[in-house]
Amino acid sequence: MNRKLTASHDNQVEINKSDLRFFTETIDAGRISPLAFFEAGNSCYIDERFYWQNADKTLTLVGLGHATILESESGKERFEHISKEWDILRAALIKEEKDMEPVLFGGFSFDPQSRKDSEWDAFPSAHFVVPSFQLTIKNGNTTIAINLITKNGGAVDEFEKLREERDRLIHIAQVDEFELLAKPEVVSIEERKKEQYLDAVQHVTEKIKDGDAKKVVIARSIKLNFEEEVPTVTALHHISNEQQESYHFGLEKNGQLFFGATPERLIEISNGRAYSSCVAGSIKRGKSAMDDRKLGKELMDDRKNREEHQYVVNMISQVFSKFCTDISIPKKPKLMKIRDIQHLFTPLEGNVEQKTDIFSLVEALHPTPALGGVPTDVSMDMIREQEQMDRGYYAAPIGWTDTAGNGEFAVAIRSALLKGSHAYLYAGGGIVADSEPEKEYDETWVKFRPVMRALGGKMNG
Ligand SMILES: C=C(O[C@H]1C=CC=C(C(=O)O)[C@@H]1O)C(=O)O
Ligand SMILES: [Mg+2]
Repeated sequence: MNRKLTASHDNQVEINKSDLRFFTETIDAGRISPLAFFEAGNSCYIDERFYWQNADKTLTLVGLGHATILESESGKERFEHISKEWDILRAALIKEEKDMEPVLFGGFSFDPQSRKDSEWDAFPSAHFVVPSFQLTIKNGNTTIAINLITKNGGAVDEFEKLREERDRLIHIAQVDEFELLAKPEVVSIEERKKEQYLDAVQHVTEKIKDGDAKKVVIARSIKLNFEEEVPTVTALHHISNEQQESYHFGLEKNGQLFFGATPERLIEISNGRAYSSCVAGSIKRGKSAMDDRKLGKELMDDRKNREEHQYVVNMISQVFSKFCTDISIPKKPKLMKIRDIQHLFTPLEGNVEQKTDIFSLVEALHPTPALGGVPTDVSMDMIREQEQMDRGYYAAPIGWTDTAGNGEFAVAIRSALLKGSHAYLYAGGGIVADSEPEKEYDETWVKFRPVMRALGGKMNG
């Protein structure tokens, strides 16, 4: 017992000049449901939990408690701040061969400059955590790690307490049967600033016709009010079922949960290869298989949607040509069919140098024209001026990186902020010269669907 901690103590002088230490210890956890583990955190870790599952279901992460928090309130420099702090922590890591890589999980706000008095006041422009307890399900194997970051001695005692706590959490997760949670009761739905949204789309379309920009994504928000407070695990449970072909994420902070089911990958780095995906251009699903194919073909042939999509491909290709070699970019988009919607989809990949930091790619890619526009700076100014809301973490990068430099960030769309007995849902669409406000408005309703359904809201059609 405590072999690793004792060993590190002996090596103290060699390992690090500072007294910062980052210990990790992993055990196999057998079969354990990730949401049951999340729920076990109800005892002591409310507000200190996160949940992540990638779209192809090869990785699930649950974090309980905070070994440390990294935050930034700055604008442009926030990516670098987080990256530098993470580098310092990584350098202090002490782990044995069999231990998994500890993760840093969190997100950025869409636009630090557009801070307004809003529902997002608890979320800084970057918020990341290293969990005290990290459940990882990778390719079917479940492990639980303890992470401990310390600046002074006493780690051995502290670690022993964490081991007891870990065993207690595993016990709760295994023994307390995870019951199927009913969907919440919605008492009312408020459309926030619908008229301003329609005017904004009209205005931006005219600006684009005048040549001021080529594309601008305009979003809006609706608010759901519930009979009772909605437990965070209820929201996560239902969103995972409502739109399976997606990234599922949840991040708790100050009594709130930011969560969603997004189909859009921003960047993944895995063993020196980088992957991104352009997802932009949309049409609804058909009522029959034939109808669905017809709609899919219509989307593939539609000039307006192809234009929306191509701007994203161009931008991500440019970023990849700067950071990567051996790049692959398909010439034509494919269809991505998810439960409520079909999108145009182009996957990109390339090799990155081993030392390439995922945060520099996140910074270079955010916002892609799937959420911002073209040119980026003009479209960001138009969004600030026209949207009259704070996007908060909606449409922004959310994800993880590990101590080995691998990681993945998704674009947090199809998402909502849950605050007790209220939820704020967000959706937008790419505006180009041929856009029509009513059609864009309808498209946002389709995009609200997965979160609406997960939260018990009734949808037409
Ligand atoms: C802005 C959103 O979607 C983006 C991603 C895919 C398709 C989009 C579109 O067709 O407009 C948007 O660019 C959203 O879901 O809120
Ligand atoms: Mg669109």
